[in-house]
Amino acid sequence: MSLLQTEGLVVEIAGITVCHDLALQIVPGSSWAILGGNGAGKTTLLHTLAGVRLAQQGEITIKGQPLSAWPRRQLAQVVGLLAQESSDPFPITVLETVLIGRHPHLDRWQWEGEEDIEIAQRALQQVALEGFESRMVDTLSGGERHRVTIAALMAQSTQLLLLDEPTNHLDLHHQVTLLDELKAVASAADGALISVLHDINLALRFCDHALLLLPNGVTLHGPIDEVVNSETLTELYAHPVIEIANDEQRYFMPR
Ligand SMILES: Nc1ncnc2c1ncn2[C@@H]1O[C@H](COP(=O)(O)OP(=O)(O)OP(=O)(O)O)[C@@H](O)[C@H]1O
Repeated sequence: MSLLQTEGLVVEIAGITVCHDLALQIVPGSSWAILGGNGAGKTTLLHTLAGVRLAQQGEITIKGQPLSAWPRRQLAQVVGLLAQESSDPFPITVLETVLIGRHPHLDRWQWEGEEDIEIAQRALQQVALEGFESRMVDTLSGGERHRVTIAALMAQSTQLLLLDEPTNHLDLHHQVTLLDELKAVASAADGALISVLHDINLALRFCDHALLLLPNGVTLHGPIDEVVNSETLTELYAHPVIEIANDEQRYFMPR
Protein backbone atom coordinates (compact mmCIF):
# COMPACT_ATOMS: atom_id res chain seq x y z
CA MET A 1 0.00 0.00 0.00
CA SER A 2 1.13 3.57 -0.67
CA LEU A 3 2.20 5.58 2.33
CA LEU A 4 0.96 8.72 0.63
CA GLN A 5 -1.14 9.09 -2.49
CA THR A 6 -2.59 12.12 -4.27
CA GLU A 7 -5.33 12.15 -6.91
CA GLY A 8 -6.24 15.21 -8.99
CA LEU A 9 -4.38 17.44 -6.53
CA VAL A 10 -4.58 21.17 -7.18
CA VAL A 11 -2.53 23.47 -4.94
CA GLU A 12 -2.58 27.24 -5.36
CA ILE A 13 -1.13 30.10 -3.35
CA ALA A 14 -1.00 33.86 -3.87
CA GLY A 15 -2.28 33.57 -7.46
CA ILE A 16 0.29 30.86 -8.31
CA THR A 17 -0.73 27.34 -9.33
CA VAL A 18 1.81 25.05 -7.67
CA CYS A 19 0.43 21.85 -9.18
CA HIS A 20 -2.55 20.92 -11.28
CA ASP A 21 -4.08 17.43 -11.32
CA LEU A 22 -1.13 15.85 -9.53
CA ALA A 23 -1.27 12.07 -9.06
CA LEU A 24 1.56 10.88 -6.83
CA GLN A 25 2.22 7.54 -5.20
CA ILE A 26 4.82 7.40 -2.46
CA VAL A 27 5.61 3.81 -1.48
CA PRO A 28 7.68 2.52 1.46
CA GLY A 29 11.39 2.46 0.69
CA SER A 30 11.30 5.46 -1.66
CA SER A 31 13.05 8.81 -1.33
CA TRP A 32 11.60 11.72 -3.29
CA ALA A 33 13.06 15.13 -4.11
CA ILE A 34 10.81 18.13 -4.74
CA LEU A 35 12.67 20.50 -7.06
CA GLY A 36 11.76 23.94 -8.32
CA GLY A 37 12.81 27.56 -8.42
CA ASN A 38 12.33 30.10 -5.63
CA GLY A 39 8.64 30.74 -5.11
CA ALA A 40 7.54 27.72 -7.18
CA GLY A 41 5.56 26.48 -4.18
CA LYS A 42 7.72 23.63 -2.82
CA THR A 43 7.09 24.55 0.83
CA THR A 44 3.39 25.14 0.12
CA LEU A 45 3.07 21.69 -1.45
CA LEU A 46 5.01 20.00 1.37
CA HIS A 47 2.76 21.69 3.97
CA THR A 48 -0.31 20.57 2.01
CA LEU A 49 0.94 16.95 2.01
CA ALA A 50 1.57 17.27 5.78
CA GLY A 51 -2.02 18.44 6.35
CA VAL A 52 -0.88 21.85 7.61
CA ARG A 53 -2.83 23.65 4.86
CA LEU A 54 -5.73 22.65 2.62
CA ALA A 55 -5.52 21.82 -1.09
CA GLN A 56 -7.78 23.66 -3.53
CA GLN A 57 -8.95 20.37 -5.07
CA GLY A 58 -8.21 16.65 -5.07
CA GLU A 59 -7.53 13.88 -2.59
CA ILE A 60 -4.57 13.13 -0.36
CA THR A 61 -4.55 9.77 1.37
CA ILE A 62 -2.12 8.54 4.00
CA LYS A 63 -1.93 4.75 4.30
CA GLY A 64 -5.23 4.48 2.42
CA GLN A 65 -7.15 6.90 4.65
CA PRO A 66 -8.06 10.46 3.58
CA LEU A 67 -5.69 12.96 5.21
CA SER A 68 -8.65 14.96 6.56
CA ALA A 69 -9.93 11.86 8.40
CA TRP A 70 -6.75 11.42 10.45
CA PRO A 71 -6.91 12.72 14.04
CA ARG A 72 -3.96 15.13 14.51
CA ARG A 73 -2.18 13.05 17.13
CA GLN A 74 -2.38 9.81 15.12
CA LEU A 75 -1.23 11.67 11.99
CA ALA A 76 1.79 12.98 13.90
CA GLN A 77 2.70 9.38 14.76
CA VAL A 78 2.94 8.58 11.03
CA VAL A 79 3.93 11.86 9.31
CA GLY A 80 6.77 14.12 10.48
CA LEU A 81 7.52 17.55 9.02
CA LEU A 82 10.89 19.29 9.22
CA ALA A 83 10.00 22.95 8.68
CA GLN A 84 12.47 25.38 7.13
CA GLU A 85 12.86 27.58 10.21
CA SER A 86 12.38 26.89 13.91
CA SER A 87 11.74 29.47 16.60
CA ASP A 88 12.56 29.36 20.31
CA PRO A 89 9.98 31.54 22.04
CA PHE A 90 11.15 30.57 25.56
CA PRO A 91 14.36 29.20 27.13
CA ILE A 92 14.65 25.47 26.51
CA THR A 93 17.43 22.88 26.57
CA VAL A 94 18.53 20.66 23.71
CA LEU A 95 17.11 17.51 25.36
CA GLU A 96 13.75 19.19 26.09
CA THR A 97 13.57 20.31 22.46
CA VAL A 98 14.21 16.81 21.12
CA LEU A 99 11.67 15.36 23.56
CA ILE A 100 8.97 17.52 21.91
CA GLY A 101 9.25 14.98 19.09
CA ARG A 102 7.89 12.33 21.49
CA HIS A 103 4.67 14.25 22.31
CA PRO A 104 2.46 12.53 19.68
CA HIS A 105 3.30 9.24 21.40
CA LEU A 106 2.31 10.43 24.90
CA ASP A 107 -1.14 10.78 26.46
CA ARG A 108 -2.36 14.32 27.13
CA TRP A 109 -1.00 14.66 30.69
CA GLN A 110 1.74 12.02 30.46
CA TRP A 111 5.36 12.99 31.15
CA GLU A 112 8.18 11.65 29.02
CA GLY A 113 9.54 8.38 30.41
CA GLU A 114 12.91 6.58 30.39
CA GLU A 115 12.23 5.14 26.93
CA ASP A 116 11.45 8.59 25.47
CA ILE A 117 14.68 9.98 26.95
CA GLU A 118 16.63 7.05 25.47
CA ILE A 119 15.05 7.67 22.05
CA ALA A 120 15.89 11.39 22.29
CA GLN A 121 19.49 10.64 23.30
CA ARG A 122 19.85 8.18 20.43
CA ALA A 123 18.56 10.86 18.03
CA LEU A 124 21.14 13.32 19.40
CA GLN A 125 23.85 10.73 18.71
CA GLN A 126 22.56 10.33 15.14
CA VAL A 127 23.01 14.07 14.56
CA ALA A 128 26.42 14.04 16.34
CA LEU A 129 25.23 16.18 19.28
CA GLU A 130 25.78 13.78 22.18
CA GLY A 131 26.89 15.77 25.21
CA PHE A 132 24.73 18.76 24.20
CA GLU A 133 21.66 17.60 26.22
CA SER A 134 21.67 20.38 28.83
CA ARG A 135 22.81 23.23 26.53
CA MET A 136 20.23 25.99 25.97
CA VAL A 137 19.20 25.98 22.31
CA ASP A 138 19.60 29.77 22.03
CA THR A 139 23.35 29.32 22.62
CA LEU A 140 23.81 26.98 19.63
CA SER A 141 25.19 27.82 16.21
CA GLY A 142 22.78 27.82 13.25
CA GLY A 143 23.96 24.37 12.10
CA GLU A 144 23.78 22.90 15.61
CA ARG A 145 20.26 24.33 16.10
CA HIS A 146 19.17 22.79 12.82
CA ARG A 147 20.59 19.40 13.86
CA VAL A 148 18.55 19.60 17.08
CA THR A 149 15.41 20.10 14.99
CA ILE A 150 16.36 17.07 12.88
CA ALA A 151 16.91 15.05 16.08
CA ALA A 152 13.41 16.01 17.29
CA LEU A 153 12.00 14.78 13.99
CA MET A 154 13.95 11.52 14.32
CA ALA A 155 12.62 11.09 17.88
CA GLN A 156 9.08 11.48 16.52
CA SER A 157 9.67 8.05 14.87
CA THR A 158 7.35 8.52 11.90
CA GLN A 159 7.16 6.42 8.75
CA LEU A 160 6.88 9.38 6.41
CA LEU A 161 9.45 12.19 6.71
CA LEU A 162 8.64 15.47 4.95
CA LEU A 163 11.80 17.57 4.88
CA ASP A 164 11.89 21.23 3.85
CA GLU A 165 15.47 22.03 2.84
CA PRO A 166 16.97 19.59 5.37
CA THR A 167 20.53 20.65 4.48
CA ASN A 168 19.99 24.33 5.45
CA HIS A 169 22.81 25.64 7.67
CA LEU A 170 24.76 22.35 7.34
CA ASP A 171 28.37 22.02 6.20
CA LEU A 172 29.23 19.51 3.48
CA HIS A 173 30.02 16.67 5.92
CA HIS A 174 26.79 17.12 7.89
CA GLN A 175 24.72 17.44 4.69
CA VAL A 176 25.82 13.98 3.61
CA THR A 177 25.85 12.25 7.00
CA LEU A 178 22.49 13.66 8.13
CA LEU A 179 20.74 12.76 4.88
CA ASP A 180 22.24 9.26 5.33
CA GLU A 181 20.89 9.12 8.90
CA LEU A 182 17.45 10.36 7.86
CA LYS A 183 17.33 7.70 5.14
CA ALA A 184 18.30 5.07 7.69
CA VAL A 185 15.54 6.27 10.05
CA ALA A 186 12.96 6.02 7.25
CA SER A 187 14.27 2.65 6.15
CA ALA A 188 14.13 1.22 9.71
CA ALA A 189 10.44 2.27 9.90
CA ASP A 190 9.72 0.81 6.42
CA GLY A 191 9.00 4.40 5.51
CA ALA A 192 9.72 7.04 2.88
CA LEU A 193 11.12 10.57 2.57
CA ILE A 194 10.03 13.60 0.59
CA SER A 195 12.68 16.34 0.60
CA VAL A 196 12.64 19.84 -0.79
CA LEU A 197 16.18 20.30 -2.07
CA HIS A 198 17.98 23.06 -3.94
CA ASP A 199 21.10 20.97 -4.53
CA ILE A 200 20.48 18.75 -7.55
CA ASN A 201 23.60 16.70 -6.91
CA LEU A 202 22.49 15.86 -3.36
CA ALA A 203 19.06 15.00 -4.76
CA LEU A 204 20.66 12.59 -7.24
CA ARG A 205 22.69 11.03 -4.47
CA PHE A 206 19.87 10.56 -1.93
CA CYS A 207 16.65 10.33 -3.92
CA ASP A 208 15.31 7.70 -6.30
CA HIS A 209 12.34 9.79 -7.46
CA ALA A 210 11.81 13.47 -8.20
CA LEU A 211 8.88 15.85 -8.58
CA LEU A 212 9.69 18.94 -10.65
CA LEU A 213 7.46 22.00 -10.16
CA LEU A 214 7.47 23.78 -13.51
CA PRO A 215 5.61 27.06 -14.18
CA ASN A 216 1.79 27.26 -14.28
CA GLY A 217 1.12 24.13 -12.24
CA VAL A 218 2.83 21.81 -14.71
CA THR A 219 4.64 18.95 -12.94
CA LEU A 220 7.00 16.24 -14.01
CA HIS A 221 7.55 13.26 -11.74
CA GLY A 222 8.99 9.78 -11.79
CA PRO A 223 12.29 7.95 -11.27
CA ILE A 224 14.95 10.64 -10.82
CA ASP A 225 17.17 9.26 -13.61
CA GLU A 226 14.27 9.65 -16.04
CA VAL A 227 12.98 13.10 -15.09
CA VAL A 228 16.19 14.94 -14.23
CA ASN A 229 18.39 15.93 -17.16
CA SER A 230 19.97 19.13 -18.46
CA GLU A 231 16.87 20.00 -20.53
CA THR A 232 14.34 19.60 -17.70
CA LEU A 233 16.62 21.42 -15.23
CA THR A 234 17.25 24.26 -17.69
CA GLU A 235 13.49 24.71 -17.99
CA LEU A 236 12.94 24.31 -14.23
CA TYR A 237 15.42 26.99 -13.18
CA ALA A 238 15.13 29.15 -16.32
CA HIS A 239 18.92 28.95 -16.45
CA PRO A 240 21.23 26.82 -18.63
CA VAL A 241 22.31 23.67 -16.80
CA ILE A 242 24.96 21.26 -18.05
CA GLU A 243 25.55 17.60 -17.20
CA ILE A 244 28.93 16.11 -16.28
CA ALA A 245 29.13 12.35 -15.80
CA ASN A 246 31.68 9.81 -14.66
CA ASP A 247 31.29 6.02 -14.44
CA GLU A 248 29.37 6.22 -11.17
CA GLN A 249 27.27 9.35 -11.13
CA ARG A 250 25.84 12.24 -13.13
CA TYR A 251 26.40 15.80 -11.89
CA PHE A 252 24.67 19.02 -12.92
CA MET A 253 26.12 22.52 -12.90
CA PRO A 254 24.86 25.94 -13.94
CA ARG A 255 26.54 27.24 -17.10
N1 LIG B 1 1.35 33.40 3.69
C1 LIG B 1 1.54 33.81 2.44
N2 LIG B 1 0.88 34.88 1.96
C2 LIG B 1 1.07 35.29 0.67
N3 LIG B 1 1.90 34.68 -0.20
C3 LIG B 1 2.57 33.62 0.25
C4 LIG B 1 2.45 33.11 1.59
N4 LIG B 1 3.25 32.03 1.72
C5 LIG B 1 3.87 31.88 0.54
N5 LIG B 1 3.47 32.82 -0.34
C6 LIG B 1 3.91 32.96 -1.74
O1 LIG B 1 3.63 31.73 -2.38
C7 LIG B 1 4.65 31.42 -3.31
C8 LIG B 1 5.20 30.02 -3.01
O2 LIG B 1 5.91 30.06 -1.76
P1 LIG B 1 6.72 28.79 -1.23
O3 LIG B 1 7.35 29.20 0.05
O4 LIG B 1 5.83 27.61 -1.22
O5 LIG B 1 7.81 28.64 -2.38
P2 LIG B 1 9.13 27.76 -2.42
O6 LIG B 1 9.15 27.05 -3.73
O7 LIG B 1 9.23 26.91 -1.20
O8 LIG B 1 10.22 28.91 -2.41
P3 LIG B 1 11.77 28.98 -1.93
O9 LIG B 1 12.58 28.13 -2.86
O10 LIG B 1 12.08 30.44 -2.14
O11 LIG B 1 11.83 28.57 -0.49
C9 LIG B 1 5.69 32.52 -3.20
O12 LIG B 1 5.48 33.44 -4.25
C10 LIG B 1 5.40 33.17 -1.87
O13 LIG B 1 5.74 34.55 -1.86
